[in-house]
Amino acid sequence: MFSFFKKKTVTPDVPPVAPADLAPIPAPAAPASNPAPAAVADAVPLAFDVETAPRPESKQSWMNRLKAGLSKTSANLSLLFVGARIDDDLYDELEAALLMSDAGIDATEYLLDALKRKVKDDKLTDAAAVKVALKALMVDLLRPLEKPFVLGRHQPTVMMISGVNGAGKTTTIGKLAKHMQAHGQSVLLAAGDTFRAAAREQLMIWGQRNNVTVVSQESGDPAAVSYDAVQSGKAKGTNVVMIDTAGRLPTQLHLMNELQKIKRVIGKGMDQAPHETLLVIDGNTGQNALTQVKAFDDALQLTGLIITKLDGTAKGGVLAAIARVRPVPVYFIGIGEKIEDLQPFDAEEFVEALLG
Ligand SMILES: Nc1nc2c(ncn2[C@@H]2O[C@H](COP(=O)(O)OP(=O)(O)OP(=O)(O)O)[C@@H](O)[C@H]2O)c(=O)[nH]1
Repeated sequence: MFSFFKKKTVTPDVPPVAPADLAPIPAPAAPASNPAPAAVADAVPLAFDVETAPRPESKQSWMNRLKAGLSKTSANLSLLFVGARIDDDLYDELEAALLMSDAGIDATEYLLDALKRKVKDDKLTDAAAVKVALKALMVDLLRPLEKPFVLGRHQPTVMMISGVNGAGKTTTIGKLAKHMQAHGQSVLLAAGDTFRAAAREQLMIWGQRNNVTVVSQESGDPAAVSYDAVQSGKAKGTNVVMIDTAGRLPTQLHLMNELQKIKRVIGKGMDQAPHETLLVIDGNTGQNALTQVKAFDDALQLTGLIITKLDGTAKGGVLAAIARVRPVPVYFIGIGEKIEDLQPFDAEEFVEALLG
């Protein structure tokens, strides 16, 4: 199987890979977009487990950039503990900082109560120790959101990508496609945004440049485009079919119904598909992101989230709100426009960047 994630969470079902295979991903010399089509029967063994986390740089470098990306969110939180006394003022300030980071009332109260208990039980008197305790509580809260993103269980793996306008769907699809290609996975994209000609064209041009087949229709039904893409992916033995959809607000009920239809029709094209039903959310939207997660999850039964634009936002605490209220796994977080700015979500790294 092909997993984008950490060795610790992946159960290898093939022999371990050589360290060289775990090296940072080099840009592929020739894009591996269209390797010879594999017969479906051959597809399962092609699966491989390898730490393919898209890390074209050292872990330290990623941590530095994650810290920089999350600096607006962390600014209020991490300074609280410097030389602080453990008293009600500290708890009040922590409460305000968590709320300002858009962690929401539920997660904020949960963290404060748990922290106060821990301070009392362990008789903590030192601010640094309290900060360490808070970090541990946050990691515990966020850890259920971690989930390895695995390919290779299906041929093709069909992914449906939804979200509000401008959340970063198309950009994220491009980044993911490149990571997958770099690992020899063939990718086919469906331009399911049939509303905006520009969006379709953007994807077509991107596909041409990157040797990725894009299934598109001049006009018409996004469900039909999605169905065609699945059929085409099956016929060509493509490893991954990614279906882009037009941006929409959860309050636009007819458009949410349309998404449900697209999902049903994809299922008619291939049993059990889509295998991944993803929501891309803009980290800048804070508590509104939670509303989006609930609405899209209710409509589509999401399998995962991708949270973009955590760089430059003070609202990164929204992950805590999601963990408390609607813990849909977070496959990736985005902290910029470059391909390496999209990385697997790791609760420990995230908390370290916030409070480290
Ligand atoms: N700073 C930053 N910008 C991002 C990130 N991810 C995406 N963007 C930018 O966000 C903008 C919108 O991205 P798109 O991929 O076009 O969003 P979309 O959801 O496909 O938009 P619609 O097709 O209008 O629904 C682009 O300018 C991207 O470069 C990120 O992690 N950080």
